[in-house]
Amino acid sequence: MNSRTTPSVVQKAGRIIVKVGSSLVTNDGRGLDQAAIARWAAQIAALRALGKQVVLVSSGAIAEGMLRLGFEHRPTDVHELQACAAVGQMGLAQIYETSFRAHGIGTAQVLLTHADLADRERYLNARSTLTTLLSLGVVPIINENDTVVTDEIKFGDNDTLGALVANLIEADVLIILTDQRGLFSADPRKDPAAFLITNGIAGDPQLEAMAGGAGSSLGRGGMLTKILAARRAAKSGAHTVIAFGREEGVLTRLASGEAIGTELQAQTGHLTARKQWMADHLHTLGQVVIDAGAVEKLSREGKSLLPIGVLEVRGEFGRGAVITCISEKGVPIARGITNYTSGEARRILRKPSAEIEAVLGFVEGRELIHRDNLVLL
Ligand SMILES: Nc1ncnc2c1ncn2[C@@H]1O[C@H](COP(=O)(O)OP(=O)(O)O)[C@@H](O)[C@H]1O
Ligand SMILES: N[C@@H](CCC(=O)OP(=O)(O)O)C(=O)O
Repeated sequence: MNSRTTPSVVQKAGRIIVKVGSSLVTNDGRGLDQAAIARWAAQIAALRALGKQVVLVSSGAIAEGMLRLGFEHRPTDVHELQACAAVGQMGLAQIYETSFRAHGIGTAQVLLTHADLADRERYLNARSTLTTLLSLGVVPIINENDTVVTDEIKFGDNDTLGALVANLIEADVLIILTDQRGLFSADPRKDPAAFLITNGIAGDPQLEAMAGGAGSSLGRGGMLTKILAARRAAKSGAHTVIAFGREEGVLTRLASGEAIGTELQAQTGHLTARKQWMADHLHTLGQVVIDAGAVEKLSREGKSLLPIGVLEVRGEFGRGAVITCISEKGVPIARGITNYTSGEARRILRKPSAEIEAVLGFVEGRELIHRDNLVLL
């Protein structure tokens, strides 16, 4: 497992999630590490100049809030923790905005909870907002919305949050920057003989056995949540790299193909992962009956399904639901993720896409189902 066999996944990536842990961001709890943050901002600016889109998931709100409020130890009271997070988050937002501004790049604060990603409508909204921010050239800075969450509904650690964001926007790579050079064969703080694992397969149970808990009282997750995050990220086809955040030029060097830290490869590509997910939906909530022309476009030409080819909408479904496309004779043709609810689809069926806005007052896409979200049966 110790030699890298594939070219760098970061080099090839178009969309990257960078996650930075609390101990890195707050200089081991001594306060926001302005110099380190400025270095990451400069490197992310360089990645952007290479045409890559970057989302930053940053921890450190609680650690910074503790410092600002004078707590010497991490409070156990949940409301005190939430107060720390609220205070510390101001510091994070301020320092990221200033650091990226130095490179002419705008930032956006996005605070997410588990409920936001569990609810289909909010999930889609979060996805659209993030992709819009990226297309506007902004770097979204994401953290958990600690002030409103309780234990049962927490992500709890930002490694998991980073993976879910990778799934949400189908990132190519999740880079987890931490206070170790990567995954070691055992916790290097406890075992001096531990050696660095340079590459592996995301989801390999052997990796989980090597990873222990958090090394300091600042971090929540430890190495295990990073390994589990890699497994989760791989579900949507994202690879994971775990590396030391203070390594000079870590992000730009990774982007130039250098082997740094631990690279955990996803076994499935984006499209395969999404199609597998759709294929797993045996019971779809709705069906659309499509005309012979649409059957031809989908099955022979690999095109998207446009509203004009839809004859009838059956069942009730929301935006983002997986629905089945059937022919007039009732033969299942394809399954895919709909851009419109059943009610909206009924209003736009048989209409040219140019009329969607006039009918609905908005456009979610010119297709009812985009070809990337369609799997033939
Ligand atoms: N097998 C391992 N390899 C590397 N680090 C490990 C391993 N097992 C446990 N750890 C611990 O995980 C810590 C990193 O996790 P954590 O403290 O949560 O950092 P972060 O704040 O970056 O998320 C390391 O400092 C290390 O002590
Ligand atoms: N939302 C919390 C993050 C907690 C957390 O996951 O920390 P870490 O293990 O350092 O990434 C905060 O900003 O303090």
